[in-house]
Amino acid sequence: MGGIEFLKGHGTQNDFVLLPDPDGRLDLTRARVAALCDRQRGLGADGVLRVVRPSAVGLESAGEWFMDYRNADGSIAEMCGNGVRVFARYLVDAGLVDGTEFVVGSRAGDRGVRVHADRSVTVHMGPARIIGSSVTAVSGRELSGVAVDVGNPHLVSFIDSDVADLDLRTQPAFDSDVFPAGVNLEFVNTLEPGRLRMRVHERGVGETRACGTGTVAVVAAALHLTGTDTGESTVDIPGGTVRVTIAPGESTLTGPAEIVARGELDEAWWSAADRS
Ligand SMILES: N[C@@H](CCC[C@H](N)C(=O)O)C(=O)O
Repeated sequence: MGGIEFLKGHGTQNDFVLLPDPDGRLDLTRARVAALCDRQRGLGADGVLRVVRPSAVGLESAGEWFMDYRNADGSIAEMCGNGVRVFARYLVDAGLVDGTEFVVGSRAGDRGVRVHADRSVTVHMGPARIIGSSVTAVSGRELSGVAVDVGNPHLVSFIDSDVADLDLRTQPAFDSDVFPAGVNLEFVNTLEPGRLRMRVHERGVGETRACGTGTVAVVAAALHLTGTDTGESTVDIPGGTVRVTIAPGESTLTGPAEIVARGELDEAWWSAADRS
């Protein structure tokens, strides 16, 4: 029997293992996802994107393909903004969709995507809803933040000192009464009007070099703090730069998406990974 097909890709260095599984045959357990994402004993990635038909896994979408996203620790998350760009890039490259504009299903709802000739991808990310405020603590400092729902939860803290100086090697504290299912934490410098710099500590992963939903959250929060709900901004993250637009009930994210490699997982490794 042959191995299990995989691809490796990234969007602004937020990296993923893609598992083409149209008929939902893979037993994608938490242990297997964590093993795949482990940078020593697996392929290494921030998350897994299973490419599956929604009907095969009993999920609703008007799209032909569903992005079944898992964090590196094996937990399921609703949405991944960098992942959906890489997912769309793969569907186009593999000839699994007609044209370059289509809908991708996610647990946060359907997302319209457009794959551009320069290989960047624009995603309609849905509403970025300001849901309140909360606090976090990092590098010995307590910081207040704006809570934003982009299908998944975010807390955005603007700081005056350079975000590069924060220690994000361990989980920053957050209020689990406000975020019972955990939260993605963004730390932001305003460089100039329309240009932000961000670092992120992702739920279920740790610090990553980019978070697409996080960049949408920070632009929505920045606009909210200046008393508006409409605008756009560039966001610099350690892994590159993306462009975000925000309007009432809608947001877009544009950035690069790359497929780096493809191959086959060893069947024996896959079986054993469920017991690791
Ligand atoms: N990297 C992603 C977000 C992935 C999910 C997140 N860690 C969560 O648990 O909500 C992105 O690009 O949006």
